[in-house]
Amino acid sequence: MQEIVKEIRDVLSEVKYPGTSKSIVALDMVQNIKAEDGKVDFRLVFQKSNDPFVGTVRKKCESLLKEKLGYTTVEIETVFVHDLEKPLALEKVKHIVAVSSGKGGVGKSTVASNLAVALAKLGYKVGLVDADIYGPSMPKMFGCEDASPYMVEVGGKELIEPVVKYGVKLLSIGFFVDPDSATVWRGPMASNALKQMVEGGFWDELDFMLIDLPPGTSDIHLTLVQTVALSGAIVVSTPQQVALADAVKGINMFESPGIQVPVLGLVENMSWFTPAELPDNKYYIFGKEGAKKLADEKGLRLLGQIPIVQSIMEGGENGSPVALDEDSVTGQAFIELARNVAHAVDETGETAKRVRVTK
Ligand SMILES: Nc1ncnc2c1ncn2[C@@H]1O[C@H](COP(=O)(O)OP(=O)(O)OP(=O)(O)O)[C@@H](O)[C@H]1O
Repeated sequence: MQEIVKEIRDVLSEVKYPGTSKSIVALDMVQNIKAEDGKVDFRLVFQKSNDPFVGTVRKKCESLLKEKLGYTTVEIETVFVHDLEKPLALEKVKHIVAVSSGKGGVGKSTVASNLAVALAKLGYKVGLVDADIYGPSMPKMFGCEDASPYMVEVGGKELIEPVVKYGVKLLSIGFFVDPDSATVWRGPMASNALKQMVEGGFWDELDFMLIDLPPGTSDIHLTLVQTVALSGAIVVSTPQQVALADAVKGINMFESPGIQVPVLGLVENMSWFTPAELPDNKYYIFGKEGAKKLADEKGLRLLGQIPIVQSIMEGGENGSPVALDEDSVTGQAFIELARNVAHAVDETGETAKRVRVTK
């Protein structure tokens, strides 16, 4: 049977997902292959129910299997990731929080890494999952690029031992794949990678698991967001209009009827610039309080305002997040953010409970 399945997979490898050079097999879209008496059936996993290529891909698979392997009946079950996946919840993890941004380069990973360290400083047990498939930066930000997590056996299961640094348990896609090849990942593969890190990591007890999502609001985000049972999401933005417009897309995605992940609040990054030699001067180079105004408009919390400071950038570059120094002004900004996030999660959890009780 295994050989037959391999033969079928080989033939299906010739089917490329339209618009990419990747085969549907490499994209992990082909599952549950069974073949018997001239009949083959398998499952084709698409990322979203309105994928315009469902018909084309199905037809191509059918004709190739008939033509090349002589099957008379080809039955294909078409499924969509969101119908397939039950969001993962971990028994010993109290809260899973996504850190997102509508736009790239606004400092999402900087905020996620410093928030993780600041939460740990406040005494919480913290895990951080770097799911930024376009550019996993956590290994660098935590100064552990050379780490390669190993497997441990826990209760008869093989689990991945996260790297522990600065009191934070960390797993990053960057530990497992060459970042250059990660850019072509699509829905099912990306969600499998996230699933493996979340479900296959030896996290043990955590108060917070933070997930650093890739920037943007593409289909991949929908898939990732639906893979894990999130307590809430944080949206990071700079104060400029262009960034805020994308932040709105992020908020809308989380709040959409199919997703319904509570937005815990906004983080305004790069709120102002303060030169080291003039610590009391604030220069609003990206505009003043843009994210604060957006938060007010949307009825959301502003969880924190993080200034542009050279040390924040340097901390990211040299693997030593500024939040490690609680006494610095920047460290304080992240501690304040961490307090607000913890409070927001508690409050949101309480609201959810109240809603459930009254139903
Ligand atoms: N508050 C800040 N002060 C100074 N530099 C910052 C600040 N926030 C982020 N940076 C710098 O800006 C750059 C982009 O930040 P970061 O990688 O965190 O952004 P991102 O939104 O995660 O990007 P990506 O689109 O790659 O996911 C980095 O060099 C980082 O060090």
